[in-house]
Amino acid sequence: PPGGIKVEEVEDPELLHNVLKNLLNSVKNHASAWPFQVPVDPNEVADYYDHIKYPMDLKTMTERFKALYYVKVRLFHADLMRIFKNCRFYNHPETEYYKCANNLEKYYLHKIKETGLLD
Ligand SMILES: COc1cccc2onc(N)c12
Repeated sequence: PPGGIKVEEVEDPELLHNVLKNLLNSVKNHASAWPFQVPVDPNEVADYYDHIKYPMDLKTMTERFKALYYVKVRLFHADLMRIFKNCRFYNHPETEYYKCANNLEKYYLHKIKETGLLD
């Protein structure tokens, strides 16, 4: 911009990979992540997939990460927010699951803001 300083947008795939690895591990290790580690089991929750059309979980995110699917922060962010949205859609606010989603989301949003990567 005229007179302003142009800040080069850094496009470093290696840097993104390492930041997302750290972020994903931090989220997976959080005390409130336990309901989200693997896909919801339809044998445990019979009607879950009648209501949730775009399921997501941290194991699936780990597989996507290893497959180098997360080439943009917004792809990673969208999958993680999907986990929270699904949980708050299916469960009532007073449930342990709903509270875990809010706790984990609060932690994640603080962490990702620290990285400055959320465009
Ligand atoms: C074990 O996780 C669950 C069990 C039952 C309902 C659920 O909604 N969202 C979840 N993560 C969930």
